[in-house]
Amino acid sequence: MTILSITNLSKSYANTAVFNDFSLHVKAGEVVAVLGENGVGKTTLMRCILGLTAADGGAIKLFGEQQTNRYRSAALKERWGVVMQVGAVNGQLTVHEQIQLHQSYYTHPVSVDALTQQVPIEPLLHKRFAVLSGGEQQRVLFALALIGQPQLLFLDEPSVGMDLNTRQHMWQCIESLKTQGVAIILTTHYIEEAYQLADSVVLLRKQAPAEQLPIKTMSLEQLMSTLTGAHVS
Ligand SMILES: Nc1ncnc2c1ncn2[C@@H]1O[C@H](COP(=O)(O)OP(=O)(O)OP(=O)(O)O)[C@@H](O)[C@H]1O
Repeated sequence: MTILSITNLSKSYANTAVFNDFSLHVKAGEVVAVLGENGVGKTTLMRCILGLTAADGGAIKLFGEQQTNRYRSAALKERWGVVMQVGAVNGQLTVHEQIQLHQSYYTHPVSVDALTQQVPIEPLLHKRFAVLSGGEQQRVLFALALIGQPQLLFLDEPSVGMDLNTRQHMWQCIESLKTQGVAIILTTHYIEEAYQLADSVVLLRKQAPAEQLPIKTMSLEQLMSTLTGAHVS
């Protein structure tokens, strides 16, 4: 089942094109990594899909429904999870309060117990979000994105600041979501992360069309040298 279809999408800011004629199709259980150097348009792409930024042209279909404008229905939002930017969270709430708040957004949220089994945030529950370390905050943001049992998950640089163990735990969690049929779109600057998790890699480039790389037939070294040639950080 195709969860997301993007066809010939274009977006410019003040006459500067971010992407043009961009197409992407993501099926249930598929992980797609979107790579590219700083400022190439990875977050803008996510925002266009989520309806937070208006695209200039092209078509976006989510769960088979054509999106005709920026409005995304409540029913649709129930079906996706997003790792938000740190600034989008009220730092004065404890992690437990954040979870309760997010549970209230969904018809069928997971329990706190189920969530802490999925992501190791139990020791953080009674701390205020603002006092957590950067890596701990990322871990909580990842957990919050899973509360609604999403079928489509957007992860915008989810492992920034995470130590190796925490990152590897998140990778295992992503692998497990994938086997449950969750479609995942991931942006990252960690090439090993993309290589480990993704079924395909989309390389966004400045002033050149995006390229879909067949990573399952590439070695990590081949992927690195392709990306380095394209000046990816
Ligand atoms: N609201 C906006 N108004 C004008 N220009 C914008 C706006 N948002 C983003 N841009 C520009 O669009 C381009 C793409 O930005 P975007 O944040 O999507 O890049 P990115 O690939 O996610 O970067 P990074 O890897 O640094 O997170 C950048 O040149 C940025 O300055």
